[in-house]
Amino acid sequence: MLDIANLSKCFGSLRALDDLSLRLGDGEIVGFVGANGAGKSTTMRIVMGVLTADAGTVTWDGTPVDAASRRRIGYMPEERGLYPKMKVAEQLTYLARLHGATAAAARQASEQWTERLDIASRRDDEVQKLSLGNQQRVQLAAALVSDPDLLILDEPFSGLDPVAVDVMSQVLRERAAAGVPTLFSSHQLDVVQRLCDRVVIIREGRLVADGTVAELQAGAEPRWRAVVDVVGEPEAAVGAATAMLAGVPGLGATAEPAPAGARVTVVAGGADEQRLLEAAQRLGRLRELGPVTRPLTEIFRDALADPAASPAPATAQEA
Ligand SMILES: Nc1ncnc2c1ncn2[C@@H]1O[C@H](COP(=O)(O)OP(=O)(O)OP(=O)(O)O)[C@@H](O)[C@H]1O
Repeated sequence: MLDIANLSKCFGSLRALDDLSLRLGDGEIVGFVGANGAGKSTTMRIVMGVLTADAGTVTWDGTPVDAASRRRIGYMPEERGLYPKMKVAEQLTYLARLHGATAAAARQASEQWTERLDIASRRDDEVQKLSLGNQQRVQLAAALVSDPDLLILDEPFSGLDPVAVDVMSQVLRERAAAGVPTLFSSHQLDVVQRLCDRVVIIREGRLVADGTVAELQAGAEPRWRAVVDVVGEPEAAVGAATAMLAGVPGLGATAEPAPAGARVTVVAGGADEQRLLEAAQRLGRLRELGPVTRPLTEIFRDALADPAASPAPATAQEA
């Protein structure tokens, strides 16, 4: 387990990290989410020893992370780190050797990952001659060639086409199944939602939420949706629904023409759906009533954007 505990880091008067803690269990894929400047890269750089924390610790299986243990980590830095004039295969072989692989194993890993990430035909090209997306694939291969026990990836999906996103997601799932955990930052919330076992959200260097996708969804404000067939014009039906439910949080109503009049969809927030049910029955013929599951992208956006609207940290881990 990687245990990042109580990290704080200031750059001059700017507090980039403020008592930030998070853990990464064996085989877990954890998405690290936060607005630009929230502190994701700073956290990863501290784990990798590129920066020193003002306070806090980083341990792996109970031992402070040091230069030797970092050789077992596959790291993709935000600033990237390829040699532009070196050929793809040469570079990957060299990086695997730096992590302690034998010459034969390094060559084999270079071949394996260029194949897997669909850049085999570019093995003899200089990195600088590749498109940005293909350079990104080489960068991913660079994090994987040493067969690491832990992956720390700063925005690994940025710039990848959808096929490469799928391949990389599959690679991370396979590594996870073999017990290798991944911490990755991303602004691609749909990918985070699809891929992660757990999501850590930070804002201004502080933890906002830490939980599984299901926990984050369960912690969000409940919302309800009713669909009602009404006799009359759509606009009038929307007006009637809005008047009946005045004061209910998160109220929204839309209507479209239907054979017998209008079909109205009403969405309302709050813990109790009874008021929506009663209003729907008074309006017309109730066709559907049920909870609305908010997409994670919406939950993330609320947590990232509005400090007052964010829930208290929902922590899935023991204290
Ligand atoms: N070397 C540095 N010197 C001064 N300020 C820095 C330095 N590195 C980071 N910062 C500041 O620390 C804060 C956190 O930056 P960081 O790069 O960790 O954010 P991030 O969450 O990775 O953002 P992004 O999503 O844009 O990559 C920012 O305000 C940034 O300007």
